Amino acid sequence: MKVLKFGGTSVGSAENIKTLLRLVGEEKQKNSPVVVLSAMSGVTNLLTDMAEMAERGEDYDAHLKEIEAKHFAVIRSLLPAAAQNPVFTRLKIFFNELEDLLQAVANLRELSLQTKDQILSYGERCSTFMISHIASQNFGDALYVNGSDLIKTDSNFGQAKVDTELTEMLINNFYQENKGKVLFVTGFIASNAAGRVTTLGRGGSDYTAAVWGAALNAEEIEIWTDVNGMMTADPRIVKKAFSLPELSYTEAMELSYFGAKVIYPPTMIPAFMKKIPIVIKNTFEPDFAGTCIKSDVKASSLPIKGISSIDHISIINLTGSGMVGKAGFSGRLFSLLSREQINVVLITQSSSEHSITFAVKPTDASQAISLIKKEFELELDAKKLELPEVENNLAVLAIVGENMKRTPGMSGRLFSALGRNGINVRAIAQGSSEYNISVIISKDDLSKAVNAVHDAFFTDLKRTLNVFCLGTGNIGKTLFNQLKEQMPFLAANNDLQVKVTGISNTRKMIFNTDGLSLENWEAELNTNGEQADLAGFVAKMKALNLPNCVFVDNTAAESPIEFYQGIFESSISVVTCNKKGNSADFAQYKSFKDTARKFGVDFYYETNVGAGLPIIRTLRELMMSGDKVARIEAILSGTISYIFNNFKGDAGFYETVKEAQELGYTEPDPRDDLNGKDFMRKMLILARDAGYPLEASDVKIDNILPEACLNATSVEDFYSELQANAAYFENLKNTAANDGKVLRYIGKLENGNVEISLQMVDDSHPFYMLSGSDNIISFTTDRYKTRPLVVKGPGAGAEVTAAGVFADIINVGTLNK
Ligand SMILES: NC(=O)C1=CN([C@@H]2O[C@H](COP(=O)(O)OP(=O)(O)OC[C@H]3O[C@@H](n4cnc5c(N)ncnc54)[C@H](O)[C@@H]3O)[C@@H](O)[C@H]2O)C=CC1
Ligand SMILES: N[C@@H](CC=O)C(=O)O
Ligand code: NA
Repeated sequence: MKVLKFGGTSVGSAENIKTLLRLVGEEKQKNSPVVVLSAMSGVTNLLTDMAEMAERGEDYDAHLKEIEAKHFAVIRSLLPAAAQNPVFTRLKIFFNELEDLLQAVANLRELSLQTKDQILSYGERCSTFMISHIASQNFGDALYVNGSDLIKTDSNFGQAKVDTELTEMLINNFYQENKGKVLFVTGFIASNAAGRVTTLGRGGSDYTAAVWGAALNAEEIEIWTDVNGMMTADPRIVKKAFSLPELSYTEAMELSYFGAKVIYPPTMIPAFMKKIPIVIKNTFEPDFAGTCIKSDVKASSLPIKGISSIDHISIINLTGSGMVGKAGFSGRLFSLLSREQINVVLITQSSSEHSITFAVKPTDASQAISLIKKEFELELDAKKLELPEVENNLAVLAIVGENMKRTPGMSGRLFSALGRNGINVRAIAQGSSEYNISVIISKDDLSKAVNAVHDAFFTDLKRTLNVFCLGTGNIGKTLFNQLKEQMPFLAANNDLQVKVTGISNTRKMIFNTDGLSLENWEAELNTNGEQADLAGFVAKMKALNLPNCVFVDNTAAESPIEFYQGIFESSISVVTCNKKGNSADFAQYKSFKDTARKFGVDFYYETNVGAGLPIIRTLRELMMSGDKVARIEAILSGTISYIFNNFKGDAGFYETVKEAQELGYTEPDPRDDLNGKDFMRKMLILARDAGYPLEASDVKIDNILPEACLNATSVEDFYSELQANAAYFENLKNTAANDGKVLRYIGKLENGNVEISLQMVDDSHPFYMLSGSDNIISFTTDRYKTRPLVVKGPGAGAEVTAAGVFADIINVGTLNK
């Protein structure tokens, strides 16, 4: 025999009640169940409000009408006209009694807990009577049971304690007398020895179900609710949360302790004591298996079962020498709080015993403080105890699961996920059962924390990266195309979900925490975007406080650079193809690196040198493994490489530069390529990464342009000057060609000196054979002494650059995680 309990939403409308009756009918085919019902959704709140309104002398009539209407609508819709009368009559009697009670409260202006329980009882009585009657029309043998007669409690109105022995006897007798009938039992309500109605407190209907289940040794207790069982986290916070098929009683207790509203832990104790399985099912998806809570759970591969949280908590810190070695101190403290019904959510104590921190509901904090001041007056006067301090606006996050027991690395994983996301932990507690590790953090960080921790533990799910992109030009656009193409591959092979959460260019910016569409981001940005504002973009990115964020700078502007520092300090990684950050002051370059390291985030800029070619990471790996760079020789301007590889025969210099620009090799301002500045930036970045604290002014640059071109004040002027100086470039070309040589613009780093020079090289030179926008770099190091390590390939162009940015983003998402 099963006990089926249906909550407020499951009895909340005619439609849902039909489903309920179908489910009960199906169960009846096997064995007549006991069905425990809650009040219709919203009714208990209305009754509470009405009681309080009556106490204040306010008019509660509208509420009463609302409750009536809710029930009557169901009766009209689910019963044939001829069968409606007895239900209307009975409900009207209930409502008259209720009105009399409310009138009495209004007259006396006094609402005792006892009267309140009596008032609240009408919620369950109305819903249960009505539904049992509809059921008897459907399948007969349905009996309305006022459960308050059978569950006997003490007189602690509002939260009465059950007299188990007497209750079990009464339930058993009643059940025997009514065998074969489907019993529809009011949840939540009980009565004391004198027969006065009491209520069972929060989650009371679940408790009723557990009490009945335990009394009758039911084979199972099914809790029918409006969600798919217990989930790995609150699905309103974590979109990826999923339902757990099985949980042990302890896990369910721990999970629901902090938050999971699905069931309220104490209600399970009677079932727990008798090892009766509790199955949580969804009335709106009855075929879904739900969650089974039982004692013999199968071994699970999940490292933890879930993450629970409470988003409002305060902590109280007590410090002082008076606590050290005083055996009775915490006993006195916590029995004081318990006596005054202050629920202590979590406790930590330093091993020096010099301080105790405990968490309470914010509404209990000030009472707790005054109680402590009173209780420990002597210690406070004698300065053996400091005045207690309260911290508000905090939240608790707890990871729960029996698999944590004796598994090293669990807390490491938790804290590194929190640390990487810049979440400060205020207090920590681990139960010695090792089923639960709880941390107290700022309330503002809770959503980010739960998501980051969920990602860190449920690694079979896709890890989400929230990407904020600045720049929608040549590189930015191409990156979006590549991301769009590769999304399915990433999801399948890297378990990575890349969400472009924000986009800005100089005109517009737009955000979407579900991820912007990469199909039509441009139209979206132009039509729905707001006016761009760089500071606003960065501020919004920080304020969203999402986990695993990456800021991507695909601009050539200086303005974004000043935000990098603050972005790192907000624990957000930076990926940039913009060379201006790393090639400004050395102090700033150093500070970026130090800050990123300090905050445990990544700073990737592979495309600063040689576009997507693996140059920066090659150098980084050489340096990290202790190698020393003796010399670097390189061609690192894709534009100039292209020009020198194509400026031959009849090709004109001006036309070749134009081509390079059209092919997307040049900087937004091509003068930066031709005047050597772009190359200088790359050499400077390499030198710095190789350990030389150089400034831009330390790099010697051979100029390849005539004075007039260098002095051009606009790109247009610049191109005119290139045309006007055609003869100069022809001469350069011919001089080289006449000697059987080619022009090469080559950078060199040696002994901490950097220079970039124009050279004419013959076919004996390793840099002779290049084509297209090729870059080439050769590293001579302690380990690559006789033959250098060489990287060569296309070093400019939108595809290869965007690919490099893409790879950096993926590395943030996957490396060392
Ligand atoms: N073209 C190539 O082969 C390579 C380019 N790069 C770098 O890529 C970067 C981007 O180059 P392109 O895409 O060609 O430039 P682009 O001029 O086509 O696009 C720049 C984008 O940045 C946006 N932008 C500029 N300032 C902004 C601000 N303050 N706030 C928001 N958005 C802003 C612009 O609106 C535009 O959408 C440059 O830093 C360049 O050095 C790096 C390696 C290779
Ligand atoms: N404009 C640059 C592009 C890569 O950084 C170049 O020509 O090399
Ligand atoms: Na590179």
